[in-house]
Amino acid sequence: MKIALIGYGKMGKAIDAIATAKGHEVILRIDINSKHLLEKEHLGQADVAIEFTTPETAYENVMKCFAADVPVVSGTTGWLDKLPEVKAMAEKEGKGFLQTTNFSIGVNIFFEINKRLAELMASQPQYDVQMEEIHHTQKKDSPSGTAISLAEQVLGAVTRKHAWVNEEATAADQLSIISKRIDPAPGTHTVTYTSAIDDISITHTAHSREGFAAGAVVAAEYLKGKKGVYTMKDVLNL
Ligand SMILES: NC(=O)C1=CN([C@@H]2O[C@H](COP(=O)(O)OP(=O)(O)OC[C@H]3O[C@@H](n4cnc5c(N)ncnc54)[C@H](OP(=O)(O)O)[C@@H]3O)[C@@H](O)[C@H]2O)C=CC1
Ligand SMILES: O=C(O)C1=N[C@H](C(=O)O)C[C@H](O)C1
Repeated sequence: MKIALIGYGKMGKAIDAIATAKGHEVILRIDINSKHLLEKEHLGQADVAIEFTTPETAYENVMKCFAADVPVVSGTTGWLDKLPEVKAMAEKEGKGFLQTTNFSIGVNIFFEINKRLAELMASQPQYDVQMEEIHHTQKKDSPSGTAISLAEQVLGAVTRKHAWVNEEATAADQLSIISKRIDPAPGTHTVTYTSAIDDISITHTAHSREGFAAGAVVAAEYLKGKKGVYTMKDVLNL
């Protein structure tokens, strides 16, 4: 499979190593200085693009992939506001698009556990719930995309919470997400339910970026030749 890497930072490099080891050909490594490669003439040679850049640039890069008719695996976080528009366009115009805030298999299993725990806690008002995420100090967005995905699952089931806040909660209906930036943390997420009687915590701790990168390559293998919008649930059959 011919892969175009858009963004060649920590994730781009980790994906390059895994894709190459699996026998894929990385034909483009596009960073901020080689944006001219985002035109159809170059990008159009790839079977699939994998985009890990910045919250400010992700939308434009995905649009370039759509224009070049190249399916795109999207990993950049912090641009959630534009996602509904992008997904609608992909469905309408038959472009391949697979986005998730976290490509690791472990976190995708963790999402399923979090959803089930939230469903069980929906009818247990004696439990309060809060979240914590820990990442390296170079991370640009806060809270992490994964934390927002986890929070949306909690809010979808635990209706006594109405919105997440990225600070200590000041009202009972707020779901607090505390963000900590500590090097070299690749990504740790904890959801904790507390009551006067006991606490229940679930934590996912990434030991490196390998899980994110390997998941992105598996997602790209899945997306090759496809049109429309997909998720990691499709890829992993969850
Ligand atoms: N979904 C998931 O599983 C995961 C998502 N992420 C997310 O992926 C994103 C990238 O993370 P990470 O690799 O650690 O970040 P880095 O800062 O290490 O890398 C981002 C790279 O994108 C480059 N870049 C910036 N603008 C453009 C542009 N317009 N076109 C092409 N390249 C550009 C930067 O170049 P320069 O350095 O020159 O500015 C940099 O090399 C973040 O949003 C992060 O949250 C991270 C891990 C897992
Ligand atoms: O920026 C990172 O590093 C990570 N970003 C993603 C996020 O925002 O959830 C995924 C992972 O936690 C690493």
